[in-house]
Amino acid sequence: MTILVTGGAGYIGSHAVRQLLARGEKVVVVDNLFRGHKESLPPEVDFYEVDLIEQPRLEEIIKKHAISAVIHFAALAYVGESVGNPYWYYTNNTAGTLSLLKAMEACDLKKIVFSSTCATYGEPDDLPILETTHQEPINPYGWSKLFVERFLMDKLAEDSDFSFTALRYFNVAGCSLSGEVGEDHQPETHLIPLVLQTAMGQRESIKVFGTDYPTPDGSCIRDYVHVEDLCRAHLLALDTMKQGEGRFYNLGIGKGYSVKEVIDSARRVTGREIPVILDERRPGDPPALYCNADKIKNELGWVPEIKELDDIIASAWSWFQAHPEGYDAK
Ligand SMILES: NC(=O)c1ccc[n+]([C@@H]2O[C@H](COP(=O)([O-])OP(=O)(O)OC[C@H]3O[C@@H](n4cnc5c(N)ncnc54)[C@H](O)[C@@H]3O)[C@@H](O)[C@H]2O)c1
Ligand SMILES: O=c1ccn([C@@H]2O[C@H](COP(=O)(O)OP(=O)(O)O[C@H]3O[C@H](CO)[C@@H](O)[C@H](O)[C@H]3O)[C@@H](O)[C@H]2O)c(=O)[nH]1
Repeated sequence: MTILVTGGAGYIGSHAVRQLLARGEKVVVVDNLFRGHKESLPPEVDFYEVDLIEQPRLEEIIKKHAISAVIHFAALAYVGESVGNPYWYYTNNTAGTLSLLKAMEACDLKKIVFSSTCATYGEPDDLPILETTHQEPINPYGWSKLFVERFLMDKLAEDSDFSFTALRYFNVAGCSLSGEVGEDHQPETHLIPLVLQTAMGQRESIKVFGTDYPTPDGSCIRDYVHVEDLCRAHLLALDTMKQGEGRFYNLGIGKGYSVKEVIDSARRVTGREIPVILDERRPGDPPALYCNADKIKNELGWVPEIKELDDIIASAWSWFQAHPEGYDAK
């Protein structure tokens, strides 16, 4: 099969590309490199620096490589940034995805795995979150993804040959165990990389955004899933996709850790001091998000191999130590 990976030069996409290649798939990557790294891609990948909105270019690429399925990672993905620039998020994530789907339609390409997010659930009434939990995002990022979920269902209603799997990721973390690819976001806003940069002395301290949430220690709770486990779910999704079927799955470990617990774990793993500043809440952050991932376990046989937060952080720590300046240092 030849798989088109959008956003394949990004953090999660670059890990997925390695897994696809490792099992013998041909891979074509489309990425505008706004937040991706060409250096993360191995030479056997056909790479195109193209934006999702460039529908005619996408059609050319799909036809040229006889693409059989799309894994669609390309998006802007910062909750805080989306609150300050909603137009940008709806244009890039929602309109960008519609452009991709239109290009697929023009080429009779009908299979897509879509990166959705637990941010579509907003502030759920009950935890853990099930796939049936009410979805009402509290930030534009979450809405920009929920609109795509809605469109995918409408598209399926219109075309019974279409098929999609929307994976609602919880917080993706860690780096490849081989050390080949890792996490290098510019700017970095994610908790674990920032905590590790603090451990390395690149930052003076880590801010805890909000200490008065209704959680046991007052800081936000998230469900951290290792990036390689998460990527494996995409391969399972591809292998099991059925014509005329749309599926939604939560992808998380099913256990929540607070911001303070993440920092404590990083202290254990790194053996370094990690100075903390207690700060205000960050706009758009729900207090607690963690899931029940039984549906994907039961239906697709997904089994996360790395379940302990310390192990997830240790994999990131190895990569950060080997690449203190990220990909730019190469
Ligand atoms: N990291 C997480 O914890 C997390 C959690 C839930 C969902 N997600 C979703 O997973 C996907 C990947 O996230 P990531 O953390 O790897 O982010 P990332 O920023 O590292 O990767 C996204 C990639 O998409 C590219 N891109 C963005 N907009 C594009 C466009 N219009 N055209 C072409 N390329 C474009 C970027 O250059 C980047 O390489 C995103 O869809 C994100 O919403 C991530
Ligand atoms: O310096 C920091 C950075 C983050 N946080 C907190 O740490 C938690 C995790 O934040 P972050 O790592 O930025 O992840 P999220 O905002 O939860 O968003 C990520 O996880 C979402 C799913 O929860 C995805 O949809 C997004 O794409 C992805 O960026 C949140 O409570 C933040 O407020 C801090 O306290 N200090």
